[in-house]
Amino acid sequence: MPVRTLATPVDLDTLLAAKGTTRVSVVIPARDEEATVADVVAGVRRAWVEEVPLVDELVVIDSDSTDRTAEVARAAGATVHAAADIAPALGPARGKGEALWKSLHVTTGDVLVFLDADLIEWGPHFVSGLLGPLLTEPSVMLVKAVYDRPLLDEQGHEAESGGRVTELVARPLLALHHPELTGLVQPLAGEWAVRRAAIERFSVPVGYGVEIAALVDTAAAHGADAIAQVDLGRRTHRHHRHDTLGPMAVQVVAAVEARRGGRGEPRDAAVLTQYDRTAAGFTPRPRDVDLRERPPAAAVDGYRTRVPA
Ligand SMILES: O=c1ccn([C@@H]2O[C@H](COP(=O)(O)OP(=O)(O)O[C@H]3O[C@H](CO)[C@@H](O)[C@H](O)[C@H]3O)[C@@H](O)[C@H]2O)c(=O)[nH]1
Ligand SMILES: O=C(O)[C@H](O)COP(=O)(O)O
Repeated sequence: MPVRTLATPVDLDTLLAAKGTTRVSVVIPARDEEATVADVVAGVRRAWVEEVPLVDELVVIDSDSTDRTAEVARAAGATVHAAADIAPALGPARGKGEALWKSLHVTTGDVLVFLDADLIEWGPHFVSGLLGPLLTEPSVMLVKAVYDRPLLDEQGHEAESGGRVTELVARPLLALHHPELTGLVQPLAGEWAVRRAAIERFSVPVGYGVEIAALVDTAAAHGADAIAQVDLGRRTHRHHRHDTLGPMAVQVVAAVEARRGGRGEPRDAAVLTQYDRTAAGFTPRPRDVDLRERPPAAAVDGYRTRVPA
């Protein structure tokens, strides 16, 4: 397997020495995460801004939240940008990938660490762990988290292993089309780190295809051995209902399809139809799924003046 796995974290002194003048940005995309985002921000800030100078920039991208996400994230110590306010001339889009892509335009890190905002069990070692291979091995471009990820029931009890889209969609797709990436234990993990020099050259799906796209694009541009993974222990998060995972699955499949070349035009949208039983029988509930992709950030007018090469 070309994907390298680190079970032992790089020790802190080595990490800080290796960091040198490399700028590190932590980016947390958040849509309606007022319940958990402050804990993630405050944990990163305390450990890696106040106690140890590992993180230069701590940013939350507020992804069209309708709750108090922005307010509580700011109070916890993050710089908060609304995704919709970043480069508005590029036109509107909503989604997790959009939040990550927009972050490239308002951050200055040479290395970006992405963390989900809905984390329940996690720790600041997620950040140092992900940075280890990037700061110490110049050939590594992207680092993914690996962890146990139980599926919690409504009482918070451990039901079984989580990662439903991972098991039913991402892993089968990799088995069929990207055997070089099947060494990844958590291909959809929202906790990952990447060099700006790599991600700024990739197209980025606006939705949940962002993670699998970054893996496929990194392997295509730099080889699968430019991807490493680190064992971070255990992580729990807020679970979606299984029917809301359908649109996510469509976006993951579409991101892989779009990268297969010569298989037809990339599509901008799809309609996913699910069904509710009502008095009238089964009633279709069609959902529009956004499959658009943003162009490589480095090719966007004004990017270089905001973020010098
Ligand atoms: O439009 C959106 C949707 C989500 N998010 C944030 O993105 C993170 C992950 O979203 P979530 O809906 O919790 O995704 P998961 O069900 O946890 O999906 C997993 O699988 C996805 C598909 O690969 C990844 O994008 C996720 O990071 C990964 O955790 C959270 O902080 C969200 O607030 C946004 O910023 N904007
Ligand atoms: O990564 C995944 O497969 C999705 O986030 C769903 O995860 P869950 O089944 O643990 O909620």
